[in-house]
Amino acid sequence: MSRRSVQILRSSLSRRRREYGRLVAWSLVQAVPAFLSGWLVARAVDRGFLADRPATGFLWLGALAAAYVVGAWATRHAVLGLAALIEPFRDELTTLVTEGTLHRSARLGEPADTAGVARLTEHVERARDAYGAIVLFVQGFLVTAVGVLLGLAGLIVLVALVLPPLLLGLALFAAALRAMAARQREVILADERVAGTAGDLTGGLRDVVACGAEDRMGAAAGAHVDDAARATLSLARLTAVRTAALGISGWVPLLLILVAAPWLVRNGVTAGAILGAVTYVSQALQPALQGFVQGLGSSGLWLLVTVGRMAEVAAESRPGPGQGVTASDAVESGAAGSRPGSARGVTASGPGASDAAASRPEQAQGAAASWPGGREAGEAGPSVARPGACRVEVRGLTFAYARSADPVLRDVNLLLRPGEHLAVVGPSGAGKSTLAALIAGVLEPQAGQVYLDDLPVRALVGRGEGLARHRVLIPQEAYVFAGTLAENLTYLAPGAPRADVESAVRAVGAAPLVERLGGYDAPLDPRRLSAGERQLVALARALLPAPRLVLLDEATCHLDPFAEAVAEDAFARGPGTLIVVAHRISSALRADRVLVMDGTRLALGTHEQLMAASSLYRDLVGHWGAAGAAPGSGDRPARPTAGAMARTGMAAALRMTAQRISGRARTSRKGRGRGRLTPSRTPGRSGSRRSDYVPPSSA
Ligand SMILES: Nc1ncnc2c1ncn2[C@@H]1O[C@H](COP(=O)(O)OP(=O)(O)OP(=O)(O)O)[C@@H](O)[C@H]1O
Repeated sequence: MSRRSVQILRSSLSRRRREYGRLVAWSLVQAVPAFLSGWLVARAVDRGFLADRPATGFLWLGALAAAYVVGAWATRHAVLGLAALIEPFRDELTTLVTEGTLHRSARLGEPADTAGVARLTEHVERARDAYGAIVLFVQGFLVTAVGVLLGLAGLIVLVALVLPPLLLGLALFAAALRAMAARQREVILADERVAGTAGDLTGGLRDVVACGAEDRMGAAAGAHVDDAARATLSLARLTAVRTAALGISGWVPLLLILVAAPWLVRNGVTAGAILGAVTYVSQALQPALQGFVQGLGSSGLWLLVTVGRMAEVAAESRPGPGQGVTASDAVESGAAGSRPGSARGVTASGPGASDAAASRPEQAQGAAASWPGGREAGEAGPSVARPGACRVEVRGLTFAYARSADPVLRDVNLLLRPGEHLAVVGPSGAGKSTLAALIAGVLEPQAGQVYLDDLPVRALVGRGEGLARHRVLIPQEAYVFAGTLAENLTYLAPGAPRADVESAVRAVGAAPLVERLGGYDAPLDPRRLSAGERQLVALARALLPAPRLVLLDEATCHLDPFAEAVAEDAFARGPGTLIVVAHRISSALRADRVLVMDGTRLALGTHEQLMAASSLYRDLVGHWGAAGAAPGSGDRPARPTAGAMARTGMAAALRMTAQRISGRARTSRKGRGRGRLTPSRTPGRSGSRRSDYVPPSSA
């Protein structure tokens, strides 16, 4: 960090050698009073006042006053010359942080973060001032120290009294400087965390209260504040070293001169020379030293750390190498080498995709409501790349909930093209929700990365603002808070026009609910909504920001099959890529492709491919009781209409209910959701799942 800052400072100086040379020249003139002060005082005392010639003494003192006038004149020019150094430095820093911030906004596809630029340029102003102060202090100290030592050079014994403690103090200061820089950085980072947490808490106060998480969030924020306090205390402790260094180098020489005075006098050193040495140390060396130690120890450290941090943030904001993704990257799951053929279903021109497009003409006939953005139903089928959708790439993803636990996912690779509709199925506990949370960036993988287009999803999540325009994850338990229905619906798209809200509500089939609740401005009591009604509110809300990626993690499990078909279809017709953790066969049938998860083993393909190649998928379909999906039939069934899908789902649900009553089917271990038909893992079946993947030949 500090190396980078030093580089920036040094390169800024080296680009302006001429200006710097001029500043040094003025500093030399500025040091004239320091250089002459002790000598002139010695003359005034020895040849004037102690020789009973006060007029001569005053003359020497007059010469000292003239030296100070010259010094003041030189100081004026030095300060003016300083502007030529620090203003370009300010411009360079401003460019660095502005480019970094705008790059970041551009990468995230968001409007320029002008507030961020304003915040950073405020730091730049402070950095400019600190830089100026340091150049002056360091410069001033060096010139003064050399001047004083030259002035004392006439009496080598006095140099011997001043130089050792001066060097000792400076060495102590230099030794503490590195540790102080580290502490200063901790303070700055801790302050950043406190500010970030405060911002997050303020923005999400309603959610915190709604979830009853006040204590937890308070504790989290408190921990950051404690960290900041600890870092500040630790820095303050090191500041004591700085004070000690100042004492040793500035005051010990003075004490030594006073203590040695009788011995000096006995050895022929005049009283004027001793007074001159005291003047050198107290009037020239000490103030210069104080400026140097304090300037470098506070402004200097702040500057080093802040400039380093600015450079870091600017570097983070630029696209890193390897973040670009090529369309030719293969879709694979599980063991990458063993499933080359699965890549064939990835691109729009791949067989899987074109099959899907050809065999599902009815999809456009789904629900009749129009998309909030104005697009009519059926304008874009799922196999057509959509401009508002993002490509999703999962690269080498490995995740375990604890360091010691077995990974839920291991080295998972997956590529979805923009606008694709993927259903994720698998037994309970297979990791479907975990995968959804990882793709949404809610969980951080131990290895690998998820990219939405070329952006790591975690970078988007870290950003916070505008996240809903990139991706929305709707979990099974819908979040509805006390407020009006309109507030709930526009939660992810504040200020959305009423027409869009109505359109979203119609699209997911929530219009009757709105009517029953008394309209958009009626107050909403979450406790008086059924689980399915809460899901409808959450679904309509998720449509409004028109996200580039929608993840429905059993977000329709409390809806009946017909309502589920309508809601899911609304998302399938939306602008974004769609990932649905499915809990009914109808969901899987609506998707372009299906991902079958079985622990760390995955299989990916179209419904037909999986029916042919995956015994686990066949098991699941058997459990789901999909009357319309004949296992093993070579022809892909025509994509059902919403009505047909609903009937299929309803038939499946009825069938499963009958099975459940007869005790043959199991609901999930979590037992969640009406009609939730995900089977539990059963030892009897798992043996056959080892070979469950789509072989190249079947893709
Ligand atoms: N917060 C957690 N801490 C520890 N383990 C967890 C956590 N959440 C899930 N797991 C475990 O991770 C594995 C995958 O869980 P996950 O919820 O992703 O499965 P799933 O396929 O979505 O299951 P279901 O269909 O029942 O929702 C399971 O073994 C589960 O017990």
